[in-house]
Amino acid sequence: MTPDSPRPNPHGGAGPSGGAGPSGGAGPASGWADRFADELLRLGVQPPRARRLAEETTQQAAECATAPDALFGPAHLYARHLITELNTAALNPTALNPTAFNPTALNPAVPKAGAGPSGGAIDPGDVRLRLTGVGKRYRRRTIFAGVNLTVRAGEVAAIVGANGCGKSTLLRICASLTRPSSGTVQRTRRVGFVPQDGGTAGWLTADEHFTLFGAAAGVAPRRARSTGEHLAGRLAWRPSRDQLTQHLSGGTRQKLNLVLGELHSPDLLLLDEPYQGFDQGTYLSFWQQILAWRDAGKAVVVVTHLLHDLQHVNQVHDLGATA
Ligand SMILES: Nc1ncnc2c1ncn2[C@@H]1O[C@H](COP(=O)(O)OP(=O)(O)OP(=O)(O)O)[C@@H](O)[C@H]1O
Repeated sequence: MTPDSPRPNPHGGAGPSGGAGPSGGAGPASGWADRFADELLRLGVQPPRARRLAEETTQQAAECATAPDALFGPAHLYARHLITELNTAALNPTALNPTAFNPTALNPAVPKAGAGPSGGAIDPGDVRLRLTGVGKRYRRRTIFAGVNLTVRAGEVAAIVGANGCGKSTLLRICASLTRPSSGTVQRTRRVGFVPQDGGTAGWLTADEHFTLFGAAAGVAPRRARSTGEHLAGRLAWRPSRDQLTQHLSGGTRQKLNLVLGELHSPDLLLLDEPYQGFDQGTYLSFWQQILAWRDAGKAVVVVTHLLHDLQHVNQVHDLGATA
């Protein structure tokens, strides 16, 4: 599913007739979504938009395999927080997108501080990411096991392997977005994560993304916009002020994703094949950018299928060869 396609209701069924409730199903997620939509309505958001925001939010939680209340907190408080933040950012309230305030959910450019459930934050020294004996199972199926990986400041690591061997899953574990079944994850606190696809909201402009992701990372709106525009320029892209993301080409949306991943100046960048749709020139700029990050002392982990990328990297982890 693309980020711009209508989001299916993760719980099935239509909303209660006449109300904003996005789900007709029972269960904690649908209850959260209904409470969230109700509070948005109470705060003056139009019913169709409230319904869509609630669907989007619960869908993002489902994609993170997390209950909405675990990801966003109590529904009514999150709705109020959203409205307050939007007013602070002086944005057009018709462009509301709740998940933009939770980068972990929309484009997890700022995953929660510290490490995954089984690890801890790394601070001193130059190690930015350390995986020790990390494994992942879905039910009885082992996807991978025994992954050891250390990435230091100024290094680029590539994760390679056949389709379905778990590269994206491993990257999500590095970002603390997926829980490992075994092993420990330690990483620096400032992490930028660029997903393979998704991660942007179709009804926001690029500038609005910069402002909202900046707000989530504590960057003032004007600075976030100028930083975003500067980073976009390095990918040969000049964002238009009023063009909605849903009207951008796939490659340009990926540029936006990359910019959002770097907006808060992370120490560790986790990139999941972020170049899909790039033309040749942009692809070369992308790799130049990775080398510039490396030379600036950042650590980079990139999932790739393209073996000629590997000439640029310091280490290659073949996930197909793990376990
Ligand atoms: N939430 C989930 N529940 C069950 N299985 C899952 C889940 N997420 C991923 N998988 C399975 O785990 C395996 C690894 O998926 P993943 O997307 O990490 O692979 P990948 O190496 O990145 O694939 P590709 O190269 O095609 O992008 C796949 O078989 C996938 O179906």
